[in-house]
Formats: sequence, C-alpha cells, structure tokens
Amino acid sequence: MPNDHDHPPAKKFKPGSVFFRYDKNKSGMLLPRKGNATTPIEVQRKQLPIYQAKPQLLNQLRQLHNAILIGETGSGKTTQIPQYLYEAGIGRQGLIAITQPRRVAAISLAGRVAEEKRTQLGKLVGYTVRFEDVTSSETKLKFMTDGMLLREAIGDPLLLRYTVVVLDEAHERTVHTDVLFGVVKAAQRRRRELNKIPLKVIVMSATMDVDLFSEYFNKSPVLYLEGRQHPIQIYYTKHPQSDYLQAALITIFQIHQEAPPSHDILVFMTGQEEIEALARTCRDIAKHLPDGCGPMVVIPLYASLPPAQQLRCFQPAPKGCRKVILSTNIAETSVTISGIKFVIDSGMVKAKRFSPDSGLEVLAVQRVSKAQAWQRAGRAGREESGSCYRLYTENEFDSLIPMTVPEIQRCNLSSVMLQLMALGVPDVMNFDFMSKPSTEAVRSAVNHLELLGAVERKEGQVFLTALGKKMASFPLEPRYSKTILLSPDYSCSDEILSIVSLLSVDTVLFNPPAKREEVLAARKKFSSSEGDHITLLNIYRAFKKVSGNKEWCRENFVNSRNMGLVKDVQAQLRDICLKLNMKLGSCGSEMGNVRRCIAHGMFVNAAELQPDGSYLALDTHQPVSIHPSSVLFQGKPAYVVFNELLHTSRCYMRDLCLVDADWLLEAAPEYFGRKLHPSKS
Ligand SMILES: Nc1ncnc2c1ncn2[C@@H]1O[C@H](COP(=O)(O)OP(=O)(O)OP(=O)(O)O)[C@@H](O)[C@H]1O
Repeated sequence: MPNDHDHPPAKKFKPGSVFFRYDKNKSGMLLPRKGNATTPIEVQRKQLPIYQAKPQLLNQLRQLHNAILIGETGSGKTTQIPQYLYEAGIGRQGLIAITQPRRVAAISLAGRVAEEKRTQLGKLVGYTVRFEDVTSSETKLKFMTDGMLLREAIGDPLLLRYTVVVLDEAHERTVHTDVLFGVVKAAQRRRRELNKIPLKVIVMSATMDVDLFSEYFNKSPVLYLEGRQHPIQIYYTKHPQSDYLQAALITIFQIHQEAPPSHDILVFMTGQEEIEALARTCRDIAKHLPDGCGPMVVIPLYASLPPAQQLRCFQPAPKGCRKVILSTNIAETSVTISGIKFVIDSGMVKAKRFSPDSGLEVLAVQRVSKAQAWQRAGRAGREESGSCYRLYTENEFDSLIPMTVPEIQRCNLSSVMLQLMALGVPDVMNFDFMSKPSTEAVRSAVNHLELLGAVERKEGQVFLTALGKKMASFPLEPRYSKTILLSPDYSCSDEILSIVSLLSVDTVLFNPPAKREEVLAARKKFSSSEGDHITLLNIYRAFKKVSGNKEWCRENFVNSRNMGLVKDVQAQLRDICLKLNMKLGSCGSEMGNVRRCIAHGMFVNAAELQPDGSYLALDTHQPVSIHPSSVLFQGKPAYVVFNELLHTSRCYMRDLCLVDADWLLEAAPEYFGRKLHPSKS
C-alpha cells in the first residue's frame, strides 16, 4: 500500500533555530535535468538542496562555535559542508575532521569528495579508518571513523590538529560518537581557557533529537535545512510478515520482473549468515527465470567483508544487469550507492544488548527504530526518485521506538572506560555523557578492568595502571590487548598476534550450508581438539605455507581476501608491540602455552561444564551452550573460554578454547576461588 509521507514526521522547531528554505524549482529547472551519471559533477553539486542555503549557512557556521545541523537524507550535508567550509576559508589553520560511525561510509565519502574536488584521494581529501590511513601532509578534509578520532584524542586530548570537527550521523549514537561528544566539548573548553585556536563542532544528522543535542552542546542553535532533492515513495505490507526473509525474496523478484534493469535494489537484512543464504537463493532463482527477465548480480555487504569486497557494491552492474545489494545496517547511513532506486527494509537489525545484572553482552536480532527506518529509506532517491518497501505494516512502523537506544546504554563499557582513563579523564564515573550509562554498567566495566589489572582503586578513586596504559595502546578490546601483553611470558607472541588478528577480522572461513559435508571434510585436517582458536591458527599457518594460494583457499573454504587482511592487522599490532619494547617470539607447536595465555587474558569469558551436561558462564552463572560451528561442539570439555555470545534460540558461546581450571585459578585466584566448582577451587 503506497503511502504519501516521503519525509520523516514534521519536526518541532526550537525557538532561536534557523530555517533554510528550499525551492525545488530554483535549482532543478535552471539546470540540465539529465541522469546523474552524465551530469557534470559541479552541476550535480549545485542541484543539491544545500546549495541554495550555502551563503546563509556559511554565515551562520562562521560565527558559531557549536552548530546542530539537521537536513533530509541526500540533501548534501556530508559531502558539501566540509567543502563549503574549506572553500570559505573557515578552519584553514588546521584540519577539518568529518567522523562517520562506519568505515565503508568514511572511505566512500572521501572518494566522492575527492572526485568533486578533482584531486587524488589522500591529498587534499583523505580518510583514516582502523588499520588504514589514506592521508598526507596535504590533507585538509579528513573523513574518519569516530573510533579513530577517539584514538587520536588519547595522544592529543585537545585535538590541536583540528579546527573543525564535524560529527556526522549523530543519531546513530555509537559508543564512540557518544564519547567523542564529551571529548570535543572538553577540548573546546580547554582550548578557550588556554587561548588556543578555537575548535568548531558541527553535529549533523537527518533524524536526531535536536533538543537533547542542542541542550548538551551549550544550547547551540539548530540549523534546519529544508528539502529533499528527489521524492521517495514508501510502501508498507498489508499484513504483518512472519518471515521477513521470504518477504524480502518475493519483493526482490517482483521488482526484478517489473522494473527496468538499470534500477538497482538495496535490501536491509540483519547479518552475514542470513545475507549469504539469501544471496544463494537469489542466484539460484535468477538462473531459472522466464525469458524476458534480465540477469541479476547479487552483492553481499556486511562489516566483516574485507574493505575491497565491501566497495564492490559501488561499482555499476554490467549493462542490462540488475544489481541487488544485500546489506546489514552498514549501508544504512551516509552512503550513496549509484543506481539504487529501490530499498527493501526488513525492519530488523542485529544489535548489541548488555545486561549489567548478568554481565553478558549479546548480539540479538531486534526491530529497528523509526530513525533507522528513515535512514534506510533515504538510501533510495539519491540520484532520482525512489521507492522504499517496508516489510512490515504501517501500524508496526508507528509502534517502533523513535530513536535507537544509544549504544552506550546497551554495551559492555570496559573498552570505553579504558579509553577514557587513557584520555586522562579524571573521574570516569562522572564523565560528561550526553546520555549517562547506568551506574551498574560503569561499575561492572571498572570491575572488569580491575580484574584484568588495567585499573586499580586507591581511596575510592580509580586509576589506570602501567599495564592499563599499555592496553589502551591497542585498538582492541581490553581482554585481547591483555592477552597480547601476556604473550611474551608464555613465549607465544607470534601465535597470539595471529589469533587476535584472526578474531578481529572475523570471517576468514566460508561455511556454505549447502556444502556442509565438504566443509567438514576440508576442515578436519586443521581441526584441533584444543578448540577453535588453535584450529584457526592451524588454518592460518597452512595458508601462509602455501603463500595464500587461491586454489588451496577454494578447496579449503578459506576466504583468501580476509586472510590477507589478517596479515595487515597482525603487522600493525606487531608494530605497537615493538613500540612497547615487547620481546616477541614463537612457541612452535607447543599449543599448551597458547591456551594458557588465552586463559590468562580472557578468563572473564569462562564457562564450566555442569553435572547435567550443560554449561554455565562462570562470571554470571548464566546458562550458555556451545555453538554448533565450534570444533568443541561434539565434546564436553570441563572448562572453556569463549570469544563472544550470540543470542538466538539460546545463548551460544562462539570461538572456544579448551582451558584448565588451574589456569583460571592462576589467572585470577580470588575471583575464581569464589566461582569454580568446589572440587576445583
Ligand atoms: N558516491 C556518490 N556517487 C554519486 N552521487 C553521490 C555520491 N555521494 C553523494 N552523491 C550525491 O550527493 C548527494 C548528497 O549526498 P550527501 O552524502 O552529502 O547527503 P547527506 O545530506 O549527508 O545525506 P545522509 O544524511 O543520507 O548522509 C546524494 O544524494 C547524491 O546525489
């Protein structure tokens, strides 16, 4: 059923806010109305709604220290504001940083802006994401993930290299963005006190709680940018759908049969496995379509794909062929994918949920917020009008929560707390958060860091230890950095660096369900009864032995591109170790050392076999199960440590390592003295 409202619901305008009107006829009619592909890029820039407001907007931005800018998706905020500022000479003394919650957005936006400025990427316009820096001394406009700016702040809390920080997609409220809010605010204040060059902070989004943001940023004015260049038609289902995968499939093929082949489709699903399964089904069906139905190229897009593979979605499909992109929420904000005319929104997302009571952080599939649904719709209608098919009813849409709950209120905070302390924040418990995490969550994170030896308490205050300082040097979760730092004691740094890199890159193995038997047979030769970490290490060693031979990778269902990335990550982690003067070495085939080191670093995620054959997480006494993908699935080891928990029908432990109870006791005697089974403790 079509629905007319092609904009997010009307916004309330705050007194004192500035409103920039947009007259569609003014730009569109005067300029050639050809497709974007053939329209010169400078003409495209002038057709954007933001262009009409440029002089007044610059006037405002020149005067303000803080600004909240709200404008429709596709109005030109992200690509134009940094260029306008630069061209007008605002903030020329330093760099203009534009933060993005996701790396794919940071990379693609930098590419687009470099193209608009007719310069080579990495010169005037560059980007920095984890494990990749494409900037130079000439770079003035720097797109970066919020996490990277936060890391820079550890070395330079006043962010002195920057004169403007644009915090884009602020509505996403990732934990890094939320911490950055406090960091830039503090940097701004300190710079004023020290008479340094002022720092301008611009917060942008299409869908955000302006009152909250304005209040937080010293009652800063809100600049409303009116106008959407191209309309988006929204469709809802008549009835609730029990199976969104099936509904997505039907919608894809309905569009495929009816729409011209140049109209590409972007489908929002929840995770890699679902996306790969849907991709296979689409490809199978596409082979058997009636005559007259053109070919289709199906492109999966999710965070654990290597960057080069992620960027495939931006390449045009061959002529006469439809591009169907199946994506997680990584394509939800900021990105413009050329050719996308249709968006299909499952209405679901996989997100972290943390319970301070149980201490467990789990990934679970849940409904999106309204803000996310509008962002998803906003990926259509960027080059011309578009449509968004919501695989849920209008009533269901109405019942969605308006804004996504900030990640800081639903994730494990140990990493953030460690970073805050490394930033020199005197009282982490009272950090200036826009939305405060619960006291229990903060306490639980500090306890976790204390257990890892990263912090200590003195007279009621929490301090970073020397170990904690070193841990903060790694762009990793604290338990990973701790494991790396412990590895020289067990002479297994090479092995631990490989394992941590393999776990950071995520999907290094393919597991096509249709080839389950073949996969099992191929994996058998690497499989270790000592667990998934050692199995992964065996595969990695074999991969290096054959120098990444493509044929070998295919036979063994190994993702050769991701394995290449593992090597890069490992090299960077090794550099950090060397800077910390660590003595790196290998234990050869002595895997007991490796497991012992893992037990000492990751002991907080330990589980114990119960007499009835079930498992309990030792930290929280929560029932957990071994994920079927684990090599330990068939066995019943007495003690394991696991990498993460996945919540589906049950709480599954993924990536397990067999450990001894004695090692856990050695690692944290007091802690485990209370927790282990009586016979062990
Ligand atoms: N890579 C690209 N290829 C083609 N056109 C692009 C590209 N990036 C941006 N554009 C064009 O510029 C327009 C503005 O994009 P921009 O990202 O600046 O908008 P925005 O207001 O920041 O949107 P959002 O809130 O969705 O991030 C797009 O709608 C599109 O027409």
